[in-house]
Amino acid sequence: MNEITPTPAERAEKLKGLGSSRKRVEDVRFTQGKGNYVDDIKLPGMLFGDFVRSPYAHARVVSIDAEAAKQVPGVVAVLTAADLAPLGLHWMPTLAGDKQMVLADGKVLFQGQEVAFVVATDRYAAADAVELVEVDYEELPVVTDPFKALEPDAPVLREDIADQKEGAHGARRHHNHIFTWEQGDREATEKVLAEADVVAEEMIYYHRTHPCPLETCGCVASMDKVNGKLTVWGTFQAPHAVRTVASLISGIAEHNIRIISPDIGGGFGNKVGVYPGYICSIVASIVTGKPVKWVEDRMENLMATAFARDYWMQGKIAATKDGRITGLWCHVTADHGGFDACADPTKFPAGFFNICTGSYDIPVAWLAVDGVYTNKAPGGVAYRCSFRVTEAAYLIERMIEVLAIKLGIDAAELRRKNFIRKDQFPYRSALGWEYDSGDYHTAWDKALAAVGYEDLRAEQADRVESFRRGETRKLMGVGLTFFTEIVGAGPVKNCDILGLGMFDSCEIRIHPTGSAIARLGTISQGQGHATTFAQILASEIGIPADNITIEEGDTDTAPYGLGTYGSRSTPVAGAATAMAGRKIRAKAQMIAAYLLEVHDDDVEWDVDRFVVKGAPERFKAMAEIAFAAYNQAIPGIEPGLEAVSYYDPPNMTYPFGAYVCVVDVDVDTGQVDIRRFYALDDCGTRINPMIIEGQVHGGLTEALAIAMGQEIAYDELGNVKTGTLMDFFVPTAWETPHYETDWTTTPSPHHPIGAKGVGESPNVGGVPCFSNAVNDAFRAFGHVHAHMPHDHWRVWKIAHDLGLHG
Ligand code: PCD
Ligand SMILES: [Cu+]
Repeated sequence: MNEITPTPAERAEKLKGLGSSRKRVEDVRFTQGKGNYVDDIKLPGMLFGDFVRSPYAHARVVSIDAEAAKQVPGVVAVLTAADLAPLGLHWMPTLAGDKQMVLADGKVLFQGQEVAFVVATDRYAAADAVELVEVDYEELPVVTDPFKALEPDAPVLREDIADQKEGAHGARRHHNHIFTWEQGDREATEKVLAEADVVAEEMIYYHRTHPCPLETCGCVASMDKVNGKLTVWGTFQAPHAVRTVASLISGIAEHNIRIISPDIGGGFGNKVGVYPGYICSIVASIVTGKPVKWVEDRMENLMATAFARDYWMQGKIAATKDGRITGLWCHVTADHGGFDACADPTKFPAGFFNICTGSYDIPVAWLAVDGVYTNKAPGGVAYRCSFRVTEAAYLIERMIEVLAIKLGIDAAELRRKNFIRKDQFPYRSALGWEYDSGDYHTAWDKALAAVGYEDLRAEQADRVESFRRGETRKLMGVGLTFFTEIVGAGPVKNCDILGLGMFDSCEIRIHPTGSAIARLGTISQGQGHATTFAQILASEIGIPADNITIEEGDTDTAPYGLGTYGSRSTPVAGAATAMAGRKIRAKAQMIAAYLLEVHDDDVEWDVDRFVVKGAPERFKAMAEIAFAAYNQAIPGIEPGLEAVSYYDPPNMTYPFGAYVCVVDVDVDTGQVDIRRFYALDDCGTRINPMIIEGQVHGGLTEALAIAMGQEIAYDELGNVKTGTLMDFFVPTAWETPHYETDWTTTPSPHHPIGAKGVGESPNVGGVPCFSNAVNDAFRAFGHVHAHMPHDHWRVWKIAHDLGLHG
């Protein structure tokens, strides 16, 4: 038989499908300054909104006088809670089942809280008027410490619910208590702890930080009173959910609301929540009949929109003398700020924190999380980790190190000894998850071999000796981390947001000439969906990725979906894309069989065509099939070639990774030099290796930021001490080390193409890895654990407290 040319491999290559490091199609517009962000949207007659914000963290609002502000030329309106109250919009529901003030209703609960909204013909007039709004505050005692917030005589923060005994997640036992979330078997775990050979215990604090995307949050609301249509362009990570929520709280019918997320300059979880700025802009547009733009500045973004972390985690881990882990106990005090506005699936008030048994086969565990109100900003977003997973990974990966010290066992060996084995998957964890697939031992051995682990330890020991001899002032730390992520929320049966099941969707239209458009319920904020989702389709339907447009973010055109966060796009919308592609292929098969005059079952798929079985020279390529779909009357088959899939994943996906970081720490200055960072990620089937590498670089850099200095810090009066980029650490190329990336591939057994998410992994694994490295540098001197962020001062302090400064 003659060789068919081009060969299947050559044809596959042309498609730029799965596994191709296809260049990002969106970069053509971004690198030429042709992106279209919220602030690029300029409508005729557009007004601008700006907030009066509270300088106090806790105060009564006695009166607001806006007369002088209204006199500023260009000022159109000044909204206060009193104006919103008749509409029932002075408070709004939060994603966590709580409610939050849109504008201060009698009091303020955190510094930077929205008090009044000034609307003017330009930003400058609005800002000038903001200065002239006179608010009379009466200061109240401030609580920024969640432990103090729970003391019996602590000030009542939420007077609106002070007497409410039931919260959204069960009983409340104190006026500042929000919920207690308990998982696992307390009795059995405490029994194991009581009888264990060894128990390691530590309080691990994961400090408050903030996603701080390059572009802050903003929107343009435009009410067209003639058609009754409201259009809102905004930096939304979940445009459809925003539309539904907007409809429910405004009473405008959902078909009359159009939400558009244009290009987004980074989200990182910051743009999942619903903020007062959106509500105020919508109300202002309805009131004035003009479009209203609101874009927050950097300080507003850092002070008032969703923070991340702020978890005090008390851990106890039990083991046998030879290092077999027998149980994990954990209690978390979670500081949620003034309102519980955490972005988590409804049934998970602490997100997926119960993944805290990590990559280890721990027979029994118990976890309780107490949510607490304080005078800090509300929020509690993922920030590059699927719902509190980075906190969980940080806890277990620090506890493993603490246990290794206590047992006197090498931490790499301790991990290896306790990993869930390959043959145990699907693995049911003690706290209730079913891990889909993994091969931890292989990944770990590959990572340790790649960095020359034994040699690193030998070098470290030598360094300690030279330090003791006074020959050097630098110590060396080796940070290890093995993490398991949980991404892809995710089964509708247990994951929803405000009652909306967390499925996702893809709709495909193949055009007559064999090119296509696919629309998804997700929205890229920089991840490169336009590039990668076209690759999934290219492999499924044999149309080159370059001939497929991917569109997201316009609720008038995209199918309903729950959006992009929690690394769910690939696991959920990516699966929907593959499934919709398969529907296209099924119809294409019938068309091909008709054209080839054989039975449907007598043709088979071959890269970009259907061929007659056993006669590959007889085929119909996808382009030809597409044309036939629009030009021939095929008996029993409708014209056209379109498909839609709404995908409810059967389980989440569990990406994992092995990271190693080597640091040199200057004992006298606290300066930490990152000598080496090796990251092995396993995200199952890899769609675009180049994009994955970019995701890993970005996530590791955010991890570096968090571990080494980035923090939202408050003083005792509740003043935000890190409200500008002078104080809030965002690494530049200068601080960012070189990263070595690597991978193994363990496909997800339930995902149609075997892919797992990857965007968040580097943050989840990176933070404990940097932190472990810093802590490890001082291990030889009896040091066990120091809180992040490991900025120079805090590192210097570790050395100082150990007496290393002589
Ligand atoms: N296997 C695989 C996987 C994946 N991939 C790719 O990669 C990416 C990613 O993915 P994922 O993982 O699925 O994710 P998504 O969903 O898409 O996204 C999300 C994420 O993403 C990350 N990344 C990024 N990047 C950028 N540029 N920007 C941004 O913003 C961002 N963000 C961040 C975050 S934070 Mo959250 O929201 O916190 O929850 S979550 C998150 C895309 O493109 C995809 O396709 C591939 O290729 N392969
Ligand atoms: Cu998270």
